[in-house]
Amino acid sequence: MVMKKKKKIGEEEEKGRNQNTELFASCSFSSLGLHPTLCQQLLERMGFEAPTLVQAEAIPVILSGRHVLVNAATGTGKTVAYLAPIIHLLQSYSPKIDRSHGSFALVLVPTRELCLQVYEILQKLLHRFHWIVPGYVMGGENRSKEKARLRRGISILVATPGRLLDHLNNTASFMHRNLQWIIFDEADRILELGFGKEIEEILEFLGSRKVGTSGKEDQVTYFSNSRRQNLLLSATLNEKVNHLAKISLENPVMIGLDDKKVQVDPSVECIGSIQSDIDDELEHSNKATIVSAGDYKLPAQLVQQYVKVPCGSRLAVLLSILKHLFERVTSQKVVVFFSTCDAVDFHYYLMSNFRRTSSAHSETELKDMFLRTKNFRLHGNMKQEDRKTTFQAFKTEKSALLLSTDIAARGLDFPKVRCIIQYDSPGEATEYVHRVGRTARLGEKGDSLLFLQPIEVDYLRELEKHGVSLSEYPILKMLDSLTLNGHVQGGRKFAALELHPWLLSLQKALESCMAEPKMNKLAQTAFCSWVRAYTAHRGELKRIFMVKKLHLGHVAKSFALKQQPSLVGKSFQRQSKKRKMDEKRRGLSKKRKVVR
Ligand SMILES: Nc1ncnc2c1ncn2[C@@H]1O[C@H](COP(=O)(O)OP(=O)(O)OP(=O)(O)O)[C@@H](O)[C@H]1O
Repeated sequence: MVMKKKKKIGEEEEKGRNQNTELFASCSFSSLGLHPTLCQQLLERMGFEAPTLVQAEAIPVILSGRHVLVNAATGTGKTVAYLAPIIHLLQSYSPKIDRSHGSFALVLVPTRELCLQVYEILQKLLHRFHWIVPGYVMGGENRSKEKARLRRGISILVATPGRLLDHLNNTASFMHRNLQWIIFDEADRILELGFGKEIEEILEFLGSRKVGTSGKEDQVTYFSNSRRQNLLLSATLNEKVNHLAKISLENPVMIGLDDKKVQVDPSVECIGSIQSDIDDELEHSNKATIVSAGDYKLPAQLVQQYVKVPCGSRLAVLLSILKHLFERVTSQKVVVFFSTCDAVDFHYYLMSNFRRTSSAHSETELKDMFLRTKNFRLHGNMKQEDRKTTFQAFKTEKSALLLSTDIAARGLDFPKVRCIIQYDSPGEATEYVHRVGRTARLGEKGDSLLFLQPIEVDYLRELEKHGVSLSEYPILKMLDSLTLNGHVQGGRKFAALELHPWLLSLQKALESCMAEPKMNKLAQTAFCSWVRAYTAHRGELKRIFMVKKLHLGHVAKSFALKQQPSLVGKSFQRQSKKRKMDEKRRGLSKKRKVVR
């Protein structure tokens, strides 16, 4: 027995060692050529002893001045991979740069939260380089204050695209003629959010600005535009990223692309096994192509599961799983993804007020069913201040639940998130990858769970096309283990999941909460948005997520409503009636055509 245990511990240690060698390089930050003070900051303020593999590959290349495209799995340390070499180079300039020289580096990010996150890392890294000033501009912030900060000068500026373009057009005192680096972090997301046009305008604006035309001839000009170095980082590659790479990178070095992802012509120079120089690739797509389908990079230690739940039991199953998770491990963080802001608001309010508003059960029964944890919510319709507070609070909490839209899916680094639940399906497989990427970061353990209705299980095949395969979560076994009034619920076999006594009991308690007007209103609004979002699945996915296969009464039940809200019901029914009539008409005309 003892031998067995020792063997197991030995195996785990071995596994841990292997994982470390897969993630971390065997060199030091200083051996990559970084300044000793910067290495000290990385160690003392960030706790980084050695570079990750992607950092070890990217830092020397960025130091050499080449344009770079980095494609690496989520949570592998891409942020420091580009910030560290830029800081190293900036601190070495002589004479020393100061804020009057304006911006030298521009980091473009898709969301406000990511903007703050990168800014915070910058602040830590620049602690001992006080002459290099970090700053940010982003949507939702006070423009005049930002203008004032830009006027004083920001050496490394982090920005969301829309607000940056606004300042480029309207803030005359924004000095960027010394700009040497443009970095696109989470490039695919920037483009997916529809910022493609802004990005092209930004590039054009910055590229066309001539050196020394500002009239302030006494100011030092460090670089001409020809010295600019652009860096593009993305955990997933697709055609849009390829296009951005084409228009923004010159002669780039590709980092983190393996043979599967890039088909390179043998005549193209390659550096090492995963670092391929694909000079011609972006110019001549016949020589090398980024393969958009194929395997996505996911952390090897991530445990991915799906749970098949009939629509009407979704809410009760979600709450049961959360309760189980937080009871099994009391101190942990979990993120649940929803498709709409309204759904986040409803579930947040429900989970925060469940015990107070339910009247159908005794106090002890409710105590059994209640989820005891700190809840947070995050979505794009919240006030900027609330978004900031939630973001910071969830970061520092040891045990908490975050309900969020896809706003939290990209780039955000919440430490110690143990589990990701995708309650509403992500749609595109890339989105799946980014959502699950919020856990299992840098070698840590992590679980992910995808909710699917029986009518949606074909989505698993869609994920498999990208090399993502999921195992089934043992939902019945879990429900059987839950206790109500001191009794374990399992033992009997049930014809269907939805007849499980625990779920029936919980559903009844949830529905009784709907007597409270605010809760009821939130549920109805969330129901409407959910149906709208379901109809918005794109292209191929419409085949899997088919609105006409939905039973709206069951959808209503998943919002604890006994009936589907009449208003939407009617308009939705009108729409689907119209669609059916259209289809019938089209069908008839087709038939007529065939007959002719
Ligand atoms: N060299 C290192 N040693 C230890 N921890 C590190 C190191 N580099 C980065 N980290 C930590 O790893 C985590 C992931 O880093 P980061 O957010 O930069 O990853 P990413 O690749 O940008 O992820 P995503 O694709 O999700 O944006 C962070 O918590 C960061 O502090």
